[in-house]
Amino acid sequence: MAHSQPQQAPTAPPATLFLFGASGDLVKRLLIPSLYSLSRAGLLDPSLRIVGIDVAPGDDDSFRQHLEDFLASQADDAEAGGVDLEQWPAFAQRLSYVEGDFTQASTYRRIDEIIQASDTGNALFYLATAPRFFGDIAERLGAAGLLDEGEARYRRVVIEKPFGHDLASAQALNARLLSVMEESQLYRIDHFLGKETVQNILIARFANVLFEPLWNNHYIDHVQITAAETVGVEKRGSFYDKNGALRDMVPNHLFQLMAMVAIEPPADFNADALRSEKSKLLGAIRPWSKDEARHNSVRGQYQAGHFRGQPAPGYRDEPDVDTDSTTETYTALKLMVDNWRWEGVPFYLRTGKRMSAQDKEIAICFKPAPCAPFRCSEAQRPESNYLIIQIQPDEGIWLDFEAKRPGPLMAMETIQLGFAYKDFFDLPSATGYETLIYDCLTGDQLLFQRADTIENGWRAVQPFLNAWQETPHVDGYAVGQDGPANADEFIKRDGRQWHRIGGEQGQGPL
Ligand SMILES: NC(=O)C1=CN([C@@H]2O[C@H](COP(=O)(O)OP(=O)(O)OC[C@H]3O[C@@H](n4cnc5c(N)ncnc54)[C@H](OP(=O)(O)O)[C@@H]3O)[C@@H](O)[C@H]2O)C=CC1
Ligand SMILES: O=C1O[C@H](COP(=O)(O)O)[C@@H](O)[C@H](O)[C@H]1O
Repeated sequence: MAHSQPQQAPTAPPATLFLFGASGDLVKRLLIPSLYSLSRAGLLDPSLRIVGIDVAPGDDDSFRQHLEDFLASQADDAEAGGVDLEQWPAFAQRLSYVEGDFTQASTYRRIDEIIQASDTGNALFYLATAPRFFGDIAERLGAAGLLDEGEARYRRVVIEKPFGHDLASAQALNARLLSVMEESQLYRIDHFLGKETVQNILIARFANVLFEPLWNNHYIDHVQITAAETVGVEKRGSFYDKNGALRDMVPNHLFQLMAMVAIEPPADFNADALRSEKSKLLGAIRPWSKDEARHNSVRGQYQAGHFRGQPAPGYRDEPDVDTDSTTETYTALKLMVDNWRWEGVPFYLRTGKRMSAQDKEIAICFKPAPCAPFRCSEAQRPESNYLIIQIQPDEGIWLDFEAKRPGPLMAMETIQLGFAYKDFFDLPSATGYETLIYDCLTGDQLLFQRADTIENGWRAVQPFLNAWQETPHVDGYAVGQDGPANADEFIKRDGRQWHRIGGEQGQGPL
């Protein structure tokens, strides 16, 4: 089958990229590998400079060495990205280091000097720092005049997640940031939006005429959005224990998936048009009362058990986690969207750590076909068609489809029609950060969150936070199980069931 070759993206314009928090985990594990990959692909201007800023003692050489050592340790690990270091020496010339405190004026004077000495006035400030610094750093950049844009120069700020920990804190952070810069200068990262398979939802929905006529409450019974992980909290116990699965995954990643799947067609694929549709969608999520939120949610926490034959600790045994913690590591929610398209169609969202398999998917469950032509018994009733948008792994799109089983009887069987990425494209083993950093450098905000989207997301989540604060009950599930037992009861009471986790797609009859 013929496929068009990808168009070559243009090289991003020259700039100085300042990485605040340069000695941290995000920079070494995700940002530098992505920048290295962009550089190798010829997507960074040769004069682009990357300046790390951190309190950790160091200089240009030690910074370069620390990053090289880390990448070398990953070099043979295909799962970790398996990096080829051949072009590292050239890339390393882009890197320099400023030992400085984010809370000291001297750091900002140094930044100013670096920009003044550079060939370009363009500067991108990437705040890879603990969230408590976001407002402070932005204000200090503003006060030092470093956010003043000009005809021929941009000044942009990238903010990592988490963006607030509830509605009030997200509103306060937006207000602080927008007091020193314009929305057009602000890039709020959600790395799920950098994933090819997430962006593909827009193409699948809006570049194919066959889905749109069915994409509404006349034909869709309900939607399930799942992000199941096999990993636990790893080294992030201290962060995670204060946040939990809901804050960590729902108002950001899962709501972005929900928005991609449920928005109205935007008038244009520009940032404003798309982000307005997303904001409208998230703003239409029905605000539950506290009692409704309690009724429409499940909270679980993993307990010691076995994972693939090996003993595995429970959440409360993890480092930096309170031994009496009631933080959820699993949550399932039911949401309703109050607009014409989705009236009466529940959206079930679930996410959890230490589950049976890694599986990020959106399952659109269509209403069953009428039974009449088949004069069918319950046993012969056509199954509901599921459309599965598989984000990771087995990336692709599958449709469960009823087919006649050969033979004298009018018997049917569910088979799958499918598109597997691997059959058509080389899907880069990218984290999402490559695309997003490139977009920051080229000034494309399409895949970044806007203030109103963020606040509408928190507004929908706030009733669950309020309800759970009042009743901080959490149900246990053993490591390797797909949530607590009442997660199944939760969806069964609506006459529905969860789509299987970890089922391989495109493997013939189900
Ligand atoms: N790590 C990850 O996988 C992901 C992280 N994120 C987000 O990215 C951000 C960064 O995360 P991560 O890299 O893990 O965090 P780290 O804590 O590993 O990195 C932050 C760095 O900033 C340094 N620092 C702290 N205070 C100051 C200061 N006053 N002046 C200068 N430097 C300072 C820290 O030094 P010290 O260690 O001495 O405090 C540390 O080196 C967070 O917002 C996180 O939520 C988002 C997605 C994934
Ligand atoms: O932001 C986060 O995302 C990861 C999951 O991202 P993925 O790209 O590995 O799918 C999650 O494990 C982490 O807890 C959360 O903070």
